[in-house]
Amino acid sequence: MAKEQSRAETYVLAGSNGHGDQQWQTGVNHSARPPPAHSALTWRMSRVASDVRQKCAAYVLALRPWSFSASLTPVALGSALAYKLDGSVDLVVLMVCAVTVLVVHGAGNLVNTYYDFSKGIDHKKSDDRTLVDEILAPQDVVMFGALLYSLGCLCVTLLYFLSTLRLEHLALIYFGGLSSSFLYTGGIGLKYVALGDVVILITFGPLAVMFAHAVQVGYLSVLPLVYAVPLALNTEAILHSNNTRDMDSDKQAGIVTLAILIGPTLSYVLYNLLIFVPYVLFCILATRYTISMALPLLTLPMAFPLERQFRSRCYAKIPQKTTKLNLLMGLFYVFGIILAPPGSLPLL
Ligand SMILES: CC(C)=CCC/C(C)=C/CC/C(C)=C/CC/C(C)=C/COP(=O)(O)OP(=O)(O)O
Ligand SMILES: Cc1cc(O)c2ccccc2c1O
Repeated sequence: MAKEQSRAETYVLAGSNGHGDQQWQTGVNHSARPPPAHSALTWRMSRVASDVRQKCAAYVLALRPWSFSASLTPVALGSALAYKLDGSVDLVVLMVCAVTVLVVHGAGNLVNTYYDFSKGIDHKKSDDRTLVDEILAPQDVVMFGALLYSLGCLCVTLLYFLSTLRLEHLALIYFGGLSSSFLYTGGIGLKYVALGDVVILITFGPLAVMFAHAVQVGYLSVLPLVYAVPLALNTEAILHSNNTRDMDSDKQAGIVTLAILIGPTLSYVLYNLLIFVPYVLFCILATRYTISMALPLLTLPMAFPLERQFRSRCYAKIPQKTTKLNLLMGLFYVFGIILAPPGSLPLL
């Protein structure tokens, strides 16, 4: 009964949003009993509308959209490399490719939510509390994940018709990405046996960049693999900082991550390598080939405070801040490639 009452209260408050119904804006629970006559229908409709809104918001949150830049920058990079080679990009192919990668990434995040919850890894203080706080039911997450994987398959079928890439090559990269996104926490659960970092390094780097490049140019090449390196290292820094922050709770849950294996001191060394090696590569590219490759160096002022925070073991906000750095560094890298004079960069 108390539960019914608080549910009714939620509906009353949510129903007042945007409906301009003054009677419902007081925040007072007029009980689950609807008001008389004409407003009964309005009340019912606003209840349904607010239910739908809340559910949609819960689904969007479960995807953890803050992390999507990590899969969009490799798509931009692969397409920029194709642009440098061919002098043009197919915008429709670019859009469908971006949706495919986003959808597979989102599905991977949902699989991660489901398995981390079933294995008791996520808790009240976790980043991802979709299931812990009962915002969605496990079955909702499973269904949504299946829906996204199906949507991904639909998108890749569309790409088959839009691109000249051979079916076996398209399937190889796509199903490589799809299996990685599932196996990260599903099946063998690569994340739980300290292999999560390798999965992230490969999928968010060479694999996604190669996918975006191949669907544009119509063939596989080593070029995107080489150019993916700085971005992949920086993206792995997001996961590594996440795993360093969660080291104690992960240990308690009985899983093994690279951060747990190497401990806090070496984790700090590794984080620095992941953050600063890309800048060394940009310096080499800028001095030996073309100055536009110095553009990502503009993000260095964001990197130094992260190093300091990691050193003082204030991990709480580092993953989100590293994600911001990753987005900006990735965008500057892409602009640097687009602005490079023809023939000035290796292999391009
Ligand atoms: C090439 C194609 C077609 C697709 C590639 C698409 C991508 C990038 C897929 C990667 C999917 C993947 C591995 C998702 C997992 C994402 C991830 C790192 C989740 C976070 O895991 P936790 O380490 O548990 O972090 P939390 O503690 O925040 O839950
Ligand atoms: C949710 C989540 C969390 C992360 O720490 C990620 C790190 C790298 C790439 C993707 C990530 C992600 O999707």
